[in-house]
Amino acid sequence: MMDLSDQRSTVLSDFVVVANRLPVDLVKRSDGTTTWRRSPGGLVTALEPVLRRRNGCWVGWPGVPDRDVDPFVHDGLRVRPVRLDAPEVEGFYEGFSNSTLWPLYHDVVVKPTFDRRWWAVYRDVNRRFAHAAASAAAPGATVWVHDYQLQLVPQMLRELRPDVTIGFFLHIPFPPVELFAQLPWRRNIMEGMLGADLVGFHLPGGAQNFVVLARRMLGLETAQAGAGRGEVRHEGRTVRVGAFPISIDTADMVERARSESVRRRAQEIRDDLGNPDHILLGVDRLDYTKGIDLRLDAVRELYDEGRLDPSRTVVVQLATPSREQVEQYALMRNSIETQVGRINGDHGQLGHPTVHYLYQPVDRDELIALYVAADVMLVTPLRDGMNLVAKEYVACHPAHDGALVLSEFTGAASELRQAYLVNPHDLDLVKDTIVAALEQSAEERRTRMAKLHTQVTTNDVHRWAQTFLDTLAATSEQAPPRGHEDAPPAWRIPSTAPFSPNESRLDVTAAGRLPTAPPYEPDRAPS
Ligand SMILES: O=P(O)(O)OC[C@H]1O[C@H](O[C@H]2O[C@H](CO)[C@@H](O)[C@H](O)[C@H]2O)[C@H](O)[C@@H](O)[C@@H]1O
Ligand SMILES: Cc1cn([C@@H]2O[C@H](COP(=O)(O)OP(=O)(O)O)[C@@H](O)[C@H]2O)c(=O)[nH]c1=O
Repeated sequence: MMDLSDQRSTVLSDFVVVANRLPVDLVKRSDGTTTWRRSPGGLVTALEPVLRRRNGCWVGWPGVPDRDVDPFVHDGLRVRPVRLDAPEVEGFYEGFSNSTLWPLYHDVVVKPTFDRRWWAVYRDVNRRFAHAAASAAAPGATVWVHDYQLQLVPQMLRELRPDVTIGFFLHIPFPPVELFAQLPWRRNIMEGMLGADLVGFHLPGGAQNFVVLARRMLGLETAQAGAGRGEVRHEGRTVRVGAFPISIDTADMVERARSESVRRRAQEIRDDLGNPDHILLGVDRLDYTKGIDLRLDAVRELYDEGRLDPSRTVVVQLATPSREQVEQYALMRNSIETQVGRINGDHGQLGHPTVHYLYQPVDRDELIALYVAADVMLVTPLRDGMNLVAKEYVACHPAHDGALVLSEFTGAASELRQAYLVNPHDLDLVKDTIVAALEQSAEERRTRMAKLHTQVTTNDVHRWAQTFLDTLAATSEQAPPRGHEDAPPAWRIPSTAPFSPNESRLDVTAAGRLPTAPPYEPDRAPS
């Protein structure tokens, strides 16, 4: 148990968010001075408005190695930086987090590397985050730990501060048993997460995979109700498990999308692009999970076959630089840029490329103007925890125009059922779906977008946070979560059988399922 008496000089918070990334990165300007810039990715997009409302403190890494930065307030947010040295960035961030866990949890779309040195660094860095969180939390505080980079923090924090209530939320898919079982440190990771009072996932499938692993691999007593809700008994405590699909600050997006300045900018963008009939848009971190290459293959074939006219239909692809030191990301960048060059070489004209490609971060208002300008949004990941871009596009079309082509393998597909859903591996289907989205009738467009818009308006990020935090507060009282008092566990099984990853599958995986009616959802938990 940590002694808080030496923390008198720092402000202690009742609500602490712990995530690998701070909401802002420290970046170097060309003149050698430094400034803070919004960090990439959906985790920051989602958590920033949540923390702002709750006046909490954010513990995280400032995005550069070897920098000691004192706690500070950035644009009204209290921030507590955690230092990482260069070898730690390599072993913890680029290594174990993004070359082991990231590919393993995303259906092994590239081969994960299992390196014992990286694991040791991951453990050390998690301990540092746990100490930073313990130092920031007031007595009895709520500490919300986020994502795959920090899966050991809940257990480590509980040892330091048994008085705090700990929530953990995973922003990426949680894999099925037979994939997770590859991880040499699988028990440590499970035990790390079980240090929390509530473990949350985007989808019921992830929650169910976790409960199944706790029972089958750790031999713990577990219980499970519908919709991914469950419980695990661990070290005399009950750890609750649930699905909480994340979302966006919809009202803020709608307001910005309706603003005069954004609408003017959207028109300028259309003019700059040569006033085409149709703009297709892709917005992603440049990541091999996002399926940028697949969608470029689809549009190339559509241009080649004459099904899209390059003088009337253009593509805009934004790709934010991401994890550039990791080899697979560098390879993916090369291959995407080759594809873009080839399409433009074959179909562009002087001063009029067919694919407009930017490899740079784009700020919020410019991005919203692009969403407003786009006729069809292309979201084609091979696997994605949620994909907030899909929800943002919908929010930016409050008049119910536009169309969303959306991979079934995103978390968002579970909610955005009226999108044009596609299996991104099926190139012919992706091509036909893009054409269908372009040719839809005005009535169909309105019907689909109206339903999608209602979905993202009703289920915004504030509701997500409130639901998670209400459930967490209820767990600390050891009572059933609010609203679920009438839902006793459907079953309760203590497991004694030895763990075998090849046991018949109770879990959900992306591979090998046939479509069923009602519409197929790779992520739906089996009943
Ligand atoms: O911090 P980086 O390495 O630059 O990566 C950016 C973030 O990427 C991932 O985002 C995930 O969270 C989103 C919000 O829940 C979700 O919509 C998306 O599907 C996920 O990929 C990662 O999980 C974050 O930790 C990173 O900060
Ligand atoms: C390309 C680009 C994106 N953004 C913002 O980043 C997030 C992306 O979130 P998502 O859940 O779709 O995926 P990851 O977390 O990256 O895996 C979204 O909020 C975008 O608006 C941005 O601000 N600027 C950009 O250039």
